[in-house]
Amino acid sequence: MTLDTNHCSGEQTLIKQSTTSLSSESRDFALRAFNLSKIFYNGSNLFQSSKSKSVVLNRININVEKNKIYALLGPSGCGKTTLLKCLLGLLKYEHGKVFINQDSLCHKRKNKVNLGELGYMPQETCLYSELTVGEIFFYFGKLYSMSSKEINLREQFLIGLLNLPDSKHLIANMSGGQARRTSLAISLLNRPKILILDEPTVGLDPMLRKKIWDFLDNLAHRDNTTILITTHYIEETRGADCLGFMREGQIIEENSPEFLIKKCNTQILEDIFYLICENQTKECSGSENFVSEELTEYQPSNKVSFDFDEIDENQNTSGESEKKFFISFNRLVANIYKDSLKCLRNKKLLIIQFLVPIIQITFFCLCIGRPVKNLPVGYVNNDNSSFNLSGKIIDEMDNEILNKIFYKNFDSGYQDLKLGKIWSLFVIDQNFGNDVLELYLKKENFKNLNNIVHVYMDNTNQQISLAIRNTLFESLKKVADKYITNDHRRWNDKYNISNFDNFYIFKFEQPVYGQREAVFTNFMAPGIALSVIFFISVASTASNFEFEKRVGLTERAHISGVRTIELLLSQLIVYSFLMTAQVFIILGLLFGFFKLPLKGSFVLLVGLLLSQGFCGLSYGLSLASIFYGEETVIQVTLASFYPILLMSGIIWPIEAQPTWLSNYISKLLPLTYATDSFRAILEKDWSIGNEKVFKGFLVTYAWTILFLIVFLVMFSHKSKFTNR
Ligand SMILES: Nc1ncnc2c1ncn2[C@@H]1O[C@H](COP(=O)(O)OP(=O)(O)OP(=O)(O)O)[C@@H](O)[C@H]1O
Repeated sequence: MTLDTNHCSGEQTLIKQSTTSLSSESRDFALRAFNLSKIFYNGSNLFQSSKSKSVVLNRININVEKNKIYALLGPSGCGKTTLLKCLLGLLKYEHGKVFINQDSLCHKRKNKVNLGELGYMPQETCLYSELTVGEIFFYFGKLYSMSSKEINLREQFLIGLLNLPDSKHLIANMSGGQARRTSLAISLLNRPKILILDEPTVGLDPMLRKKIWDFLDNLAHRDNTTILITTHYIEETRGADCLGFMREGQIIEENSPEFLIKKCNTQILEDIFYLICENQTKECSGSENFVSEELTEYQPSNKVSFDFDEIDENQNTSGESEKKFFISFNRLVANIYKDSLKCLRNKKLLIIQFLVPIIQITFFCLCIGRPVKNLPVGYVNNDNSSFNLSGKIIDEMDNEILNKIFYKNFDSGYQDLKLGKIWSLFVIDQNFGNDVLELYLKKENFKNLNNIVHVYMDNTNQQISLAIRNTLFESLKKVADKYITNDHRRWNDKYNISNFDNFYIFKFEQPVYGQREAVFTNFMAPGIALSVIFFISVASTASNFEFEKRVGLTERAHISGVRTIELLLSQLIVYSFLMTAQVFIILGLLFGFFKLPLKGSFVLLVGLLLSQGFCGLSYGLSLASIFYGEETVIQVTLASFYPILLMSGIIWPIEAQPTWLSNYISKLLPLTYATDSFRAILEKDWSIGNEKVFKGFLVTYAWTILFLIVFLVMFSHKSKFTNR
């Protein structure tokens, strides 16, 4: 494009007049920023010692007049959205001040004044896809404390104005344009005094764009609303009262379209923008200005100086009436309504929430702790004694546990053992039976046996090795019980055996707690039940919360007045229903279906599982507040799953761990004492008064509180509801 510098130079008088007409004295500002700087730190490289900085706002000034439309224009990435977020208090800025209706934003935040006077339409549509049009109006309307009737009337009006689908239409089934219009409608719902719209007309047809601009015009000039709007369609901003051209983090021009048209002597706004950019580039590079001297002298209105005396820092223009209670019942109910609908509408997720405990507990009970069966083992019996002890021992080996395979010789059996076809090979020496009997009769030590049973093991599976060893000893015991003791009299006569009871050195009496045969399932079940409820809760809250944060839903709720504590309570309340159902599923399967013995209080177990569920919820929330992106949050959840499971003594006693680990780390984990507590209730019938049981609850609550504090601190201060 060729630029005609005379176009601008010829308008000297007009420039001066317009500049004067926009001077700060005569104007009343709704929104102002002074010297605002925003830096993003991009730590993309893990091994980079210092993070790279990018200055997105560079001591920028912006002045949005009351009841006017201010269009903020600029190339993609110049910092428009960043500026809007700083003005809304969604992003921290390094330097400068923001004033809303003469009142400092810091002051508003500090005094917890409701920022609900602001309406904000984010660049992303930011809608809950599980809700219908009517429901999303109801949700945001309730956040603004509107009555149901008011919401209804406004909804009908906005549906007509913006050509929205009917109120029963699901957001998830909307086209991109419909969703964008619905998002715009939400920002208009409570008739805010200051409306900030980030590209509201993107993707809309020209007719609808015109309709929206006409509506905005009415809103500003008839209904006294201040509008700050960004758009990529420069030509549509003709209807604005003021245009702010932004480039490289600064507003390079801020004036009315009429003034700029006259100043640059062109009707095409895009040309004007191009001209001003060119001008700025030349100014920056020190080259001669293409615009006339007069234009160079012109002081853009964004350089209007701030008169801080005008601004009373302690002044609260919003009035005392806007001070709210710490938690608003209306907003809490609105959030519970929204979270419940989200939960109920997402049928697949709901089914998964119930299926996960069913699957995990069922497979745990089916796969863990049961006796192993049908293990292939081989034997070579070379024993040719008259006292057929070897045959009796082999016969007594439990056929359910061992599948005994006879081998004619050692070599063939050993080869199968090497090939992994059998787990063990027993090779019985010649004259084994007679040897045993002889020693026994002489009351000599079995250490002196010459002929024995050689056991060759594949010892790579501890549980299988233990099962084989146990079966061998059991078979020997059975032989003693069944044959020797039964034939006691006969053999006693024949061999003069006086006492066989010295086979039995130890007698295990009825155990004080637990069953005669310790069952591994009973040992592991408490930890498994607790970890299932803990980790389902972590995963569901962490990913849901992080998703809402990432896509800007939390930001939007915040601008509508929602507080962190309300979001937190709503999540805890909605998920507690889900969790209660999960707890009953888990306990029903363990005790009802798989018949685990329950000695203690069912109510205490329900209480302990629910407490662990809440601990998991708060852990999930704290992860969502610390990390960015659902993938990262899920990865961290998974990464913490095994260490917690392994260190908490769920699978293997913590007594087996090195002392430094068990005493200083494992015992402090949220699941360790809780697992012990569960075991004590389950098998020992200990009450809450018992220290072990009490500690389980205590440590669970301590962790819950700690996680919630982390969440509240991180979410409220560090991330400030923003995506990063
Ligand atoms: N959270 C962030 N972390 C790091 N850099 C960011 C972040 N958000 C924005 N930026 C960078 O800041 C710059 C300005 O972004 P911004 O979204 O404000 O631009 P914009 O003018 O609104 O662009 P567009 O018109 O395309 O929406 C961009 O270079 C962007 O990459």
